[in-house]
Amino acid sequence: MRIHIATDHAGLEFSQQLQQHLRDQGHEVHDHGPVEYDAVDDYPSFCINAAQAVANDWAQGVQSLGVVFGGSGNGEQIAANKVAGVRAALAWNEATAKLAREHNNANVIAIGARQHELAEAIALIDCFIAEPFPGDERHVRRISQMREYERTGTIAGKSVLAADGADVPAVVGMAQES
Ligand SMILES: O=C[C@H](O)[C@H](O)[C@H](O)COP(=O)(O)O
Repeated sequence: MRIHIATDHAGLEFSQQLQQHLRDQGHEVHDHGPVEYDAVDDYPSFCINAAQAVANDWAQGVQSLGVVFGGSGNGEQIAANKVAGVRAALAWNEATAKLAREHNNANVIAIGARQHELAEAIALIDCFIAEPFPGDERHVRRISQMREYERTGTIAGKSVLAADGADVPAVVGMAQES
């Protein structure tokens, strides 16, 4: 399996240990940085570069995976999810690591390096990598809806509750961030 990894200063030690662990298992590991410790470095570029590499692989039919580390994993997940085609999941236990694959076909896992011991973080990532996406119709349908929104900026569905309480179809435009 090809695996793209990125972190910031908060996860650098974890990242280095994880890379060795994954190489020992025979995975093809691509490190997107940082290469050295800098206590004031910023996670977005590292994580977006790793996520973009995953998206590029998938666009070419190679189902690689990504791992992004940070103090909490939150910013890293947010950054990775800015890349079209990426589904980054924050995992904090084995169930969420497995469900990220089983229900969401996540192609990036985000981990909070300050939230786990190294062995626990590695176990979560091993779970994530080992879990297949079974392709259940309902999960495929939901993932397709998000992909459609990503492509078009709109989503059709029952997302607005009418005044009388009945669900009505809605078309929601791309949210504007100020
Ligand atoms: O969501 C962001 C990550 O957890 C970062 O690793 C964290 O914000 C870095 O914190 P600090 O700059 O205080 O080391």
